[in-house]
Amino acid sequence: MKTLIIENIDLKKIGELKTVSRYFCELPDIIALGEGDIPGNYGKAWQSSQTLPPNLVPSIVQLAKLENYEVILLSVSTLGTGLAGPLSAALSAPVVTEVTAIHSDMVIERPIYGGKAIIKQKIESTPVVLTIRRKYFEPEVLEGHTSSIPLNTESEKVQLISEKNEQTDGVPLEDAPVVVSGGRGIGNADNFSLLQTLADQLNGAVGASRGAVDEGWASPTRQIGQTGKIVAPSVYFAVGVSGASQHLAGIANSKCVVAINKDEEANIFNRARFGLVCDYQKIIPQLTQAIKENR
Ligand SMILES: Cc1cc2nc3c(=O)[nH]c(=O)nc-3n(C[C@H](O)[C@H](O)[C@H](O)COP(=O)(O)OP(=O)(O)OC[C@H]3O[C@@H](n4cnc5c(N)ncnc54)[C@H](O)[C@@H]3O)c2cc1C
Repeated sequence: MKTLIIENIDLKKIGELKTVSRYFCELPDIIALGEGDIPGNYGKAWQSSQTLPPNLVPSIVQLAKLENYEVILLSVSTLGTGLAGPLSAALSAPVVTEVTAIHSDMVIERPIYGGKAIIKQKIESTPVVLTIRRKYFEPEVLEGHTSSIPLNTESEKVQLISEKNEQTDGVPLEDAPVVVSGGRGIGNADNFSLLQTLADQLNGAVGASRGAVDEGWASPTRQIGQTGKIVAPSVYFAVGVSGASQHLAGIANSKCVVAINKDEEANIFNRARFGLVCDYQKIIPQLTQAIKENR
């Protein structure tokens, strides 16, 4: 099937979409956004420094019609989500969002009800627009580069006035191998420093539940869950987090969940591989010290 990847120039993001494209075709085409070489091999490649969805839509639609793409692949990201709806409308194509698995015969899986259930859907018509959840597909190792044709993006419906990058110390949350998350049970903003010390020992990042964010103890950029970030670390520590379904929706693909909660009935223990029923203030310093001594 004729497949088009649309993504920023980013090895991992493009690598994941390239893996997904293998379910549909041997060699996809790509529209790569941003500056720099396009990593990997493609049938045809277009490039644009424009990254704002409203300015990209008209030219992508024109190209998609001209090239008769059957599958358009995007990541679940600001860019992908911003493009998926307008492309679907303009191309009269169904859109399937948050895809987490693909089977033969165009059957895909995606979470529903905030991650409480997984639905299998069969795609019966093309073109189709798919947004793919990050970290569910092993990124293909991209070798070499493909030369590109400039994508003609004349219309400037939206202008970027300024950009403020999120300030993160250390590893970005989404890429961290270990995430230590705090919930309302942490009690106050200062106590998050205990979690930061543990995360630092493990080369990890600190996340938060919405409970903690609503209290003003953690930045909204740290929120994990249905309305926050989706993470999939090797180890996820949920500290003073009750385990509401909206929080669990953000950690569904985490490999090992360690829950620390003083309430043995807390729902987080249903998701955890390891659970500690105790006051986190007693265990976190000890755990941090033990890791320090055993490094
Ligand atoms: C539309 C919608 C979207 C939402 N999106 C999100 C989302 O993206 N992410 C998210 O997280 N939530 C989200 N929520 C909110 C969610 O429903 C919960 O309210 C929230 O996750 C609760 O946060 P919490 O677990 O930190 O707090 P609580 O539910 O108050 O739990 C605190 C936990 O800390 C434990 N505790 C207390 N003291 C200690 C201690 N000293 N040591 C150890 N444990 C202790 C308690 O036993 C309790 O289990 C959403 C809700 C809605 C309606």
